[in-house]
Amino acid sequence: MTVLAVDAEGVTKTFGPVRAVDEISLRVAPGEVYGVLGPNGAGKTTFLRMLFGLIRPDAGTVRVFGRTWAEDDVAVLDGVAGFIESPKFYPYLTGRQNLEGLALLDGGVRPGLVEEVLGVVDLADRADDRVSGYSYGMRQRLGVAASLLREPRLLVLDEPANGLDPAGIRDMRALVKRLAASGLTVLLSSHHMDEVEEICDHVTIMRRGSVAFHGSLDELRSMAPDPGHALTTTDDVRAMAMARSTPEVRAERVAGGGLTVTGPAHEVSAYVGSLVRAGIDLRGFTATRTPLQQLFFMLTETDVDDVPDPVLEGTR
Ligand SMILES: Nc1ncnc2c1ncn2[C@@H]1O[C@H](COP(=O)(O)OP(=O)(O)OP(=O)(O)O)[C@@H](O)[C@H]1O
Repeated sequence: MTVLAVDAEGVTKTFGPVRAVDEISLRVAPGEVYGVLGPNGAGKTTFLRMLFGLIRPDAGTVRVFGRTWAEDDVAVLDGVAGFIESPKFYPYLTGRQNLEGLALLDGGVRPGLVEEVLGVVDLADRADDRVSGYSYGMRQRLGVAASLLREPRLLVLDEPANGLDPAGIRDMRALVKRLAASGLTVLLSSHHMDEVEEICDHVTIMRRGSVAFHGSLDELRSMAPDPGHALTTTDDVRAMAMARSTPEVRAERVAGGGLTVTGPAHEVSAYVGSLVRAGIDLRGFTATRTPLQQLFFMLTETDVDDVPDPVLEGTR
């Protein structure tokens, strides 16, 4: 039987009155890219801290490759690397010197590995520059390089793209995809649905410490609502009236002007076409949230009683 990379069962952690993590169970199979997604304060970092043994659960068990902190102590970390929040480096040393220092502290690494990991994270040509001159994105990638020095089987990344500019986000996502393609198991937290959608196979969506959704990205997509659009026209009143007589399309007036239009993509385009044919010109027509983003907000912001049953069914 294959040993799961992570097997968490009923994990709970309370800080005073706050239930940061409330009976979370999740399983990460070897080779998977697993996302833990949730808004700020959902409990993602607290959960990842427990994997690294930085804090202990009040209840439940976390197994990492079959090991637990209670039974195996620091041996849990064999084959595991990563960082919680942002990695820290000596700014006055170069990227390479920082990695060499870390390798030394770890009792040495195989020859050529420092060079290899610098190449993997695309920092080979900046390796001899001081870290003080690195962009935030380069520091994050150096953090991944430092983790790779341990030649892990499981890489744990806490919001690796947080605070990065669009180019940094692109580079970090490309890096995670490359690592995943090499067979590494990756567990990452994020509060961006698009990040998880782009790189993860499975996701747990957290909401105030609890699981709001568990499953594959395909399952999640199948539950997503219709896409929404912001529409402004030369005659919003008539556009609204025409939407009322189009059953598949739902429209709402927006304070300050315009409508929000929701419905299956082909029905929305047919509706927009009919507006134009009726002599109503479009001033603006843009997609608002993608269906998955919309679902994310429904799962994490709405009171559970307000979430339509088809959305919640998959989570029960
Ligand atoms: N050491 C602590 N002491 C007290 N409360 C804490 C502690 N760590 C986390 N919390 C609380 O637990 C809850 C979950 O926090 P956590 O940092 O795990 O969320 P998160 O999903 O990682 O959020 P973010 O995206 O902002 O990092 C929050 O209400 C937070 O204030």
